[in-house]
Amino acid sequence: MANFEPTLEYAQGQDDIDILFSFRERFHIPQHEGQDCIYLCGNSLGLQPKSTAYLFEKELADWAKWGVEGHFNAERPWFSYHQQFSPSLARIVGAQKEEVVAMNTLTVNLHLLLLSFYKPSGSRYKIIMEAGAFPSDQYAIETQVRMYGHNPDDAIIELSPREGEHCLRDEDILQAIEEAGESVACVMMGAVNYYTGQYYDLKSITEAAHRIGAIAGFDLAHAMGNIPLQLHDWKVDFACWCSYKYLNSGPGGVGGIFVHEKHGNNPEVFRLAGWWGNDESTRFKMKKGFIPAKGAASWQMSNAPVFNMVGHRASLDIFDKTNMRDLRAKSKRMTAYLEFLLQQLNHLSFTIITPSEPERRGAQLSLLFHDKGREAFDALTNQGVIADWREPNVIRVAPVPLYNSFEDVYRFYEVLKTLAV
Ligand SMILES: Cc1ncc(COP(=O)(O)O)c(C=O)c1O
Ligand SMILES: Nc1ccccc1C(=O)C[C@H](N)C(=O)O
Repeated sequence: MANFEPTLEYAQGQDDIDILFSFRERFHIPQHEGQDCIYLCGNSLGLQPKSTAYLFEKELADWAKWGVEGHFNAERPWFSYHQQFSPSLARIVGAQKEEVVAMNTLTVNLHLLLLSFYKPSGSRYKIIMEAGAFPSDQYAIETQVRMYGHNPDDAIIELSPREGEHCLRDEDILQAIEEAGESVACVMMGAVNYYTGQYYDLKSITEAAHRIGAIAGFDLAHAMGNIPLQLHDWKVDFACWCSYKYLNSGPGGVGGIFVHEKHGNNPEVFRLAGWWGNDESTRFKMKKGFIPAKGAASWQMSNAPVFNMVGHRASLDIFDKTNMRDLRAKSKRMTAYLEFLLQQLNHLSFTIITPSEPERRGAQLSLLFHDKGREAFDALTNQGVIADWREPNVIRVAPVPLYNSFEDVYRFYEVLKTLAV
């Protein structure tokens, strides 16, 4: 896009040829002074599908109509409510249906999976993770290693970028795994780092972990619905995610897990049990002795929180009408367009710390401000731009292919261009 003068016409032309453009209509866009906000925050909380309210009303009506009989007689019976999500989730993460289940929320799921897959024993007790992971992941891992009597300073190997760099190099990740070797029980990384927006190479990290005899697990919070994955083929051992970012399922919406079939169908793999993880055919026999259901579903404990899953249904219905390949193709073009526009600005003091290679990032760009970052963020907010601020000095901006337009990206650039801070 060199020697290209940014214009609104160009952005609108890109929207005209965008095969996904009509999906925008399916979402509520927050308003600012009577106009659509420039919403670039779908990496934190996705927008509400317009169908969500209708689906809620239907569920309430079924409860009113059926009472307890709704477990089996509701239009989407509550007894099996969780099962309807698996085909869509499996497509999004590249898994078999039985390898995924919608349940709980992210940090809870991370703990449950670590209980199954972080099994320190003898001199193999360490966990490798990226430095600067989202705090909840850091706390989870810190307390997991403490639970087994280890000191986090010793048991957690944090991977940091090289001096003067913001992101990890692939080769450094692989080398660190190899060097730590047999001391490592588990490699547990984000898939996309929440702060830098860097997307790690899950396949090669998984292979490296397996070469040293360790388990590989990932937190997909910022990758889910953002980047196409192939968890089954990459032989990832486990993963978990939340659904309120790119999956638009609403604040605190139900999360989910992936457990590779080689573990999911292995009764030797320990899992904390509850009745909903028990085989369906004996769940109501009221007998002693947990019999795990097939696959990831056996990690469930409680019956499905139906009202916290309605937004998930509304959103996955939309994902079912498209596919990750088309979403990713648009996403790459939009993020590259955003990057190009940002490079035209020289009155603001920031560096884009997200990798510039399209394969190493998703929809998000992180702007690290050297000066007046918070002022810039507040000024953006006052002009109807919704992005987010992450301490100490980053503004994250995420053009989401499902509902953002090239015009949104252009208008964001226009606001930034005239920003006086
Ligand atoms: C990478 C990452 N981990 C964990 C969380 C926390 O998720 P939850 O509140 O669902 O446990 C978030 C925020 O949603 C996140 O981005
Ligand atoms: N649930 C929230 C409630 C309040 C404020 C932020 C969140 C987020 O989810 C933040 C997100 N995990 C992030 O990547 O920063």
